[in-house]
Amino acid sequence: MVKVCVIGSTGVIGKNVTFKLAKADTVSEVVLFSRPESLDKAKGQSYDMYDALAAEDIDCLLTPSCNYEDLEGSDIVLITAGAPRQKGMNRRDLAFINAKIVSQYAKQIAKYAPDAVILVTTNPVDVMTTIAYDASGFSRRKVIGVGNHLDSLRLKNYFAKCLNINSSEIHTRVIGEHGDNMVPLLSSTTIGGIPLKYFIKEVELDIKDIIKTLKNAGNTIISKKGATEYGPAYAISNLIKTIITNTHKILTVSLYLDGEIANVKGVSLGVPAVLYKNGIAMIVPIHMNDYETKKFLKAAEDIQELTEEVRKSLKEDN
Ligand SMILES: NC(=O)c1ccc[n+]([C@@H]2O[C@H](COP(=O)([O-])OP(=O)(O)OC[C@H]3O[C@@H](n4cnc5c(N)ncnc54)[C@H](O)[C@@H]3O)[C@@H](O)[C@H]2O)c1
Repeated sequence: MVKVCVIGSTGVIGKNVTFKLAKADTVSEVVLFSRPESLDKAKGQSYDMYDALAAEDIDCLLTPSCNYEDLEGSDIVLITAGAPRQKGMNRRDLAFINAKIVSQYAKQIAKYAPDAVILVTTNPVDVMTTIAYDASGFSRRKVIGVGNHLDSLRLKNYFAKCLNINSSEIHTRVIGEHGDNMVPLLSSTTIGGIPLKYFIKEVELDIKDIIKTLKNAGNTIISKKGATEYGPAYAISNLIKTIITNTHKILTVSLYLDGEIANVKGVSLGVPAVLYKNGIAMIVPIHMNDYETKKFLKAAEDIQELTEEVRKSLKEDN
């Protein structure tokens, strides 16, 4: 049976993922890892969840903890701890603050759970994936960022709603940056097995509107309810389930590239990958059209620049 540790378990994403995992019959223990000042809240979450689990006759061990030794034996460690954006702060500011948090945890994971797969959701997630990769010293195949999988689910929803077709018929993905430079891979989108470019001859789709809606999806939710919650939590759980069950599904995840896609190297970006019990089994080669390649290279350039600045600031701090 599987042990998963959620770092940042008292946050919106952390608590939702924890509860979803606790209900999965493949998971035997979830560590609700928190900072010492949040330990009481983590305990409260666990008591509340135990009540719900009892109602469904589910036995899963929930371990609230701020002790790194409780990371031992974890198969997967999710880092979802991060400082919230304050007024006047931009994404770059957040990158420098969150890099310290992610780097500190990744070092402890390497020490206490050297066999674990690390999943990162803390934003900006593509930069944080590289920071976790650097700090853990793990193989890049074991350090995975979750961002574009959520964007891909949103794109799937968009097509399903627009065309009034069951979402299971939509095969599409968003790659690149989990942010402004995301690249919807429309050239390889299929609906019911039919390539989109043939499908939309019958149905008019506004591609510009698709991209705009997708880019604003997170902010639209935040502006209405304060935080994104179920979408990210279920996207993350999807990924964790794929890893645990060793099902070799192709999901879009951020990982440190070494020239596999568009010759991009030395930066983490979202790309399609086959996931298995030890992380990334294979990076899936893809063909992009000129527009998609240009956008992907722009994402690489921007994220690499920010990543290098963040790496430099971490070195200066040490
Ligand atoms: N990649 C994605 O798809 C995606 C989606 C949603 C949110 N996110 C990101 O995930 C992260 C968590 O989001 P959330 O909505 O759960 O936020 P939240 O503010 O609800 O929770 C943040 C968690 O981090 C902890 N934390 C805060 N500062 C810390 C510090 N200095 N050291 C250690 N822990 C600290 C908090 O105690 C809390 O448990 C954010 O960075 C957010 O931007 C990513």
